[in-house]
Amino acid sequence: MPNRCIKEGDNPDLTKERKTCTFDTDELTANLYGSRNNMERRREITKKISADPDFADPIPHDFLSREKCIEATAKKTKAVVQRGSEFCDVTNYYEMLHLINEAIGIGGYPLALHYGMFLPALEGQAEKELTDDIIPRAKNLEVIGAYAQTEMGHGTNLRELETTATYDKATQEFIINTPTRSAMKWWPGNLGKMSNYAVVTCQLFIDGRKIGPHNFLVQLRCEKTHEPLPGIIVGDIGPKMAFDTNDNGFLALDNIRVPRKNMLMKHAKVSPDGVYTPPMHAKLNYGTMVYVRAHMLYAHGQFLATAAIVATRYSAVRRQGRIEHGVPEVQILDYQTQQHRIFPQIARAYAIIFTYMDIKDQYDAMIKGIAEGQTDLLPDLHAITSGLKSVVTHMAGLGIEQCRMACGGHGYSDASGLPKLYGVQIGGCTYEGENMVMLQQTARYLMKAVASALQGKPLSHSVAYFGKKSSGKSRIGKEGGDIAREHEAMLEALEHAACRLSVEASQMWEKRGRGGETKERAWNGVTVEMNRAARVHTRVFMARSFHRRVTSSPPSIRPVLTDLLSLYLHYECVDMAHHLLEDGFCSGEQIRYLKSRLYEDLTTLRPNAVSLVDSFDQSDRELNSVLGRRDGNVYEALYQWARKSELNYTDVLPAVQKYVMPMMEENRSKL
Ligand SMILES: CCCCCCCC/C=C\CCCCCCC/C=C/C(=O)SCCNC(=O)CCNC(=O)[C@H](O)C(C)(C)COP(=O)(O)OP(=O)(O)OC[C@H]1O[C@@H](n2cnc3c(N)ncnc32)[C@H](O)[C@@H]1OP(=O)(O)O
Ligand SMILES: Cc1cc2nc3c(=O)[nH]c(=O)nc-3n(C[C@H](O)[C@H](O)[C@H](O)COP(=O)(O)OP(=O)(O)OC[C@H]3O[C@@H](n4cnc5c(N)ncnc54)[C@H](O)[C@@H]3O)c2cc1C
Repeated sequence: MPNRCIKEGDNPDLTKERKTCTFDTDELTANLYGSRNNMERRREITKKISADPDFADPIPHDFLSREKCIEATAKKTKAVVQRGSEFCDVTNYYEMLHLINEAIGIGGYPLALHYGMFLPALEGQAEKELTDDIIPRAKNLEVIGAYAQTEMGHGTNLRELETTATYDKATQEFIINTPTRSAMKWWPGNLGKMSNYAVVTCQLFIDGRKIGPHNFLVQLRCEKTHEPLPGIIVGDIGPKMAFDTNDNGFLALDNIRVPRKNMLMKHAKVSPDGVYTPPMHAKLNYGTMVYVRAHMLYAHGQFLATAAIVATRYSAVRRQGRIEHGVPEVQILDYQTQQHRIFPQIARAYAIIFTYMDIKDQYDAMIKGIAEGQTDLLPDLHAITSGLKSVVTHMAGLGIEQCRMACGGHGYSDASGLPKLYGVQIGGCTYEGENMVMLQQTARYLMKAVASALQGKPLSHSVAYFGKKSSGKSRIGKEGGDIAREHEAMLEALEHAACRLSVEASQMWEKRGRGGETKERAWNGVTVEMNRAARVHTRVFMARSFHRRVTSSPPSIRPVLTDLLSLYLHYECVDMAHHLLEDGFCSGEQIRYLKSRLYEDLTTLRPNAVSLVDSFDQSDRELNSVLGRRDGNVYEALYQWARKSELNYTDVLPAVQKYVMPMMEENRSKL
């Protein structure tokens, strides 16, 4: 069966791996990206960008200062903007995303938040009077914007943000002010140096009454000189763990006046005479965050895929140690521990991307509903995207770190691309709402679902399984080798665990309430259990999505995807075995069975491991990893990469000449 990546001159071990492929890698790639045409388009973009001198990096960014990296990224951004249509359909979200990844990379660029949040906020929340003026100019990039919500003192708890927007009826303006040091906006991406406007989240005050957080469009810099306007202090917050090429910024506003129409008023409104009309759903103002949380799944699935590609290809190329005496050194991918470290990450990357596809469909349906005046899909989507954002970012972070360690010493080098990848990806656990906080949003929803299920009320999409009758005892290991029934038995077991954990958390909460605690204090006493239930529920949702995609996949790729799904489900069940055992739903014998099946899965997947990661179809530019390169010619590339280090420009470093040599000389003369 064809693996389409084979080329002459490649590392022979990688070629050998590709020859054992049992499926058509292009079929799987096309399935992952929605169609054969989408796959071809991605490849065309990659090809054109790779040959274009505007996007060449003579010195890898690993060896440049932050300022130089920002300059190089800004230059490439300009080229993408001016020449984007030479490479792709600039109105196609996925083509643009791919172009940006190929041309610029993942560490941030001047327009990341402009496209990622500023425009979506205006499009989703502003009304016509404002959008007619600002959106054409923002699309034309006369206006570049950030999404400035988080403050130095508050990010998670939006209700306590301190920046104020006070309505002045006399002039029909809002006065926007930063009253304290901790009220300074702090963290927003591209706020520091690149943006001349921002959507700023402020507490709305009318007639002395605090109404709550609302968004306002504020001009920060002169459109001609780019200097900050009077009353505005803005700058970069300094170096951080990663996202080196993003100017996360600070902002203080000194009683800045903006016209009434600058409030984003598609949902909540303030009339000229100061009458406030609330939105049709209280949290529609938070819509941009739901949008980003949903779309983060795709990015984080791809981040984990990158790490899995690097670790798998490198493990096929590297030979070290022997499994039996008297035979040559083995590829490290033959070690069971290596497979156990890496293969679940491959499966999880597929699972995340497939889950994203389901969520995207739900998100589109929700937006259609809102346009027709219905918000009934929002609570379910908010609850599940809050859980998914948290589980996926955490899962991807752990997975990338496993892949990095699986590459041994070279994984610790920036040459592997993995330290930077981890730094960028792990930020997702924090931004768009810290994970522990967002899981509680999911848990709140589960508590309502428990109550509805007990009362026999209808249950919405993500919690529909709460209404199923549990069989009391798991069918795991009792399906006589029927793979479809075995998968169903594992899904049922996970659903049982999520439901039980939710019911138990609800009972614990209630008990504390009966013991005299307020509902809120009682909640804080059970949040660890609440979040546990939310995580298991979210993992059930992912497992169901993966299962649905596999069972509806084309026959040509279904066998390999079924193997991958088996590994995924066995791994998830073993990882959550304590939840399955706790109430006796599963026995110890059943867990031992799951483990033995998992080890069989590792062996089954071994011949297809490289082909499964090849099917993610990430180019060498996207991987940005000496270890993960398609041709597997790792060692020579590693040496050439190291040669580019600034420390190697001279044989004797000035620092050595200035301090170390005189010290050696002094010591020598003492003898
Ligand atoms: C062509 C162009 C191509 C290029 C395209 C590129 C595009 C890429 C796309 C995406 C990637 C973009 C990359 C961007 C990188 C991101 C950078 C980071 C940005 C940020 O971090 S922005 C700041 C984010 N901040 C947060 O997330 C804050 C978190 N906090 C909150 O959300 C809230 O404070 C809260 C939800 C935790 C609590 O809110 P609140 O106190 O008001 O409410 P509660 O009392 O808890 O709940 C009451 C009630 O409301 C429900 N609820 C809450 N939120 C929502 C919601 N969003 N939607 C619906 N319902 C909501 C909650 O469940 C409660 O319901 P019940 O009363 O229980 O029924
Ligand atoms: C790379 C990056 C990019 C960002 N980009 C933007 C941007 O473009 N725009 C923007 O506005 N912001 C941005 N942010 C800010 C980001 O949204 C916030 O940092 C995030 O929402 C977390 O809020 P916080 O910093 O207030 O954390 P905190 O809430 O202070 O969290 C600290 C700890 O307190 C815990 N905690 C807080 N509240 C609770 C609770 N109720 N229950 C239990 N535990 C709790 C948390 O779990 C965490 O362990 C960015 C941040 C990063 C790292």
